[in-house]
This record gives sequence, structure tokens and C-alpha cells, in this order.
Amino acid sequence: MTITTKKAAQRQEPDNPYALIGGSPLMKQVYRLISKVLHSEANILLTGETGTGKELVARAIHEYGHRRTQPFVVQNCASLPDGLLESELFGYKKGAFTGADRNHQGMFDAAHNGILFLDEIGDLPLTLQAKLLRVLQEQEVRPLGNTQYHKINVRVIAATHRNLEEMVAQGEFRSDLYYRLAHFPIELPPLRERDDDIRKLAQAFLDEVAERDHRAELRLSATAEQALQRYEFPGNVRELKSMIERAVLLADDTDSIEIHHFPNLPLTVSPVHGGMLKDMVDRYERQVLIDSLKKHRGNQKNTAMALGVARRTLLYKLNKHNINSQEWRA
Ligand SMILES: Nc1ncnc2c1ncn2[C@@H]1O[C@H](COP(=O)(O)OP(=O)(O)OP(=O)(O)O)[C@@H](O)[C@H]1O
Repeated sequence: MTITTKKAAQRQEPDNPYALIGGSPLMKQVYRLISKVLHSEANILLTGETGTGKELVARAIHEYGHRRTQPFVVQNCASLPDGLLESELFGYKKGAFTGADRNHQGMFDAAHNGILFLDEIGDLPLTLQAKLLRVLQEQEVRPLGNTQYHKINVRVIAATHRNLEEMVAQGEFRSDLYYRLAHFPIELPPLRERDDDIRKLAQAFLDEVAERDHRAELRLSATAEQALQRYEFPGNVRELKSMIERAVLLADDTDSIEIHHFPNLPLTVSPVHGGMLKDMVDRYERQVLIDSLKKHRGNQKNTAMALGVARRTLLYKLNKHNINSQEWRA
């Protein structure tokens, strides 16, 4: 599993034995669903926005289920052109096409007796959807260039961030394949809807970095934590993880991670609308100054130039708004 640090293991909650971090009600529901499917043979469809942990859940189902001693094979359906994807999935025989100079084992054969994780299943072209359906129904494959099918025993976990039901309605995804894959659907909630999980995950990633780099314990300051809680996280847990790693680098050898160590965190604190004109203009000016400082990594000369004001004027305004340009230096 990705999270294997001592601290992370200690933090595991009793109703979550799966090494996934987070105990929000929405995630508890996910853990309940995982425990239901662990020992079944049902195909599983994992849905949810990018970075919500679909692959991690698939790995947990493998690691804690009865196929744990058998292979776990990952194939991303969006990363290859159609022809290549087909030969990766089903394999080919020597001489099947120009360049096929040896037999090539497909992913289904590689995953025999284990689990095949098909990521980005919504990107599977219609021709391959028909072939996949056949494999799932018959549990047999035929490598390209072979005349014979052979039996396999593979449990499929598919994942997508796309809305497959809508794709079915649009004729972009076969409904028969959809129903076969979605035998048991599990939806991963967006990070912004997981209550306290942002804080828990952030701390877990800090612990992970501290342990990896042999550093003292790292902590988030209260303001940094609040700002993270307010952020939308379009890239979900993956985005949080890389923000934390970047923040630790920026923080050098301080142990407290402050808000200015997250230079990409948009300031959602002060909406410009509402109040007296002067206040709105002030807030707008403050936001513009901060955005521009961020863009120019705290360089006052470049910020002043970009805003078309003298450096003296910039300094005056920064002072007036109590902004420290050092905070934005990367
Ligand atoms: N609950 C969690 N606890 C700990 N780490 C997590 C959790 N969820 C996600 N992560 C981490 O976040 C990153 C993204 O997770 P993952 O690759 O599983 O997302 P995904 O939904 O499959 O993304 P995509 O749709 O882009 O393929 C990984 O580094 C993973 O380890």
C-alpha cells in the first residue's frame, strides 16, 4: 500500500482496516462497501473525480481479499492507441502483424487467478468494449493471430471519472458492458465533501515526508489548515498530496507549515462583492496585489512593473494592506 508509515498505521481507525486515510461518514460508507465485496467475485466499478483514490481502493480490495496472493495487474485504457491497447489486453502471437516478432502475453493472462484493474474504462473504444464484454461473459481470451480461445479466471475492477450512465444514454458506452461491470458500484466522494479528512490526510502526508526525510515532526499552522479546509481541491487527494510535498520543500527546515508555503492556494477568504464601495475596492486591490506577487514569486520590482506602478507606490500599498512580499517568494 502507499501509506505504510508507522504513524499512518497507528492512526488507522477501527472501522477502516484498509490503510486508507480518512474517517468521514462518506468514507465510512466506502469502507463498508469494500468489506462487502472483498470475498465475492463480483466485478466492481469505481467512480469518482480524478485523484479521489480509486486505484488505492482497487489495491485494497486486492490486498485484503481472497485473491491477495495472486497478481494485481493495472491497465490504463486511456493511455494507448486502440490497436496497441487491444494487443496489451489480449496479447498476440508471433507473426500476428508486422513487428510481432515473438508471442506477447496480454494483461488478462498476466492477471490470471488475480485481479485486472482497468483504469479510465470510459475511454475504451466501442470495438474493444464488445471484445471485453465477451471476455467477461465467457472468461476466455484469444490473443491476436490465434485461432483458439483459452480459459482465464480474472476478476475485473474498472474505474472511471466519467459518467458512464450518461455515456450509455449517448450511445458512447455499451449498456450490456456497463451492467456487467457495474455489478457492484462504489463511488469515491470528492475530497471537499469529506469533512475532517483534509486535515487528517494533510497530517498523514506530513508524517510520511517527515519519516522519509528523517525530519522532526511537521505540523500545519491553524491558518494553513483553515485555508486548506476551504479549498475546493479539483484534483482531490492527489492534489493535496503534491501541495503538501511542495509546501515542505518551501518550508526548508521549519517544522510549522504556514499558509505562504502553499503559494498556489487561491485566497477564497474575501469575496470582493458586498459592502461599501471603498471596502470592495480595497479588497479587490489587495487580491490583485497578492495574485501579482504570487505570479512574480514575491519579486517587488517585477510586480510593480507588471502593475504599472512605481516600486515606491507598490511598497506603500503592500504596507497599507499589511502584505509581506517575502511570503510569496518561492
Ligand atoms: N484515502 C486515502 N488515503 C491515503 N492516500 C490516498 C487516499 N486517497 C488517495 N490517496 C493518494 O492520492 C493519490 C491519488 O489516488 P489514486 O491514484 O488512487 O486516485 P484515482 O481516483 O485512481 O485517480 P485517477 O482518476 O486520476 O486515476 C495517490 O497518491 C494515493 O495514494
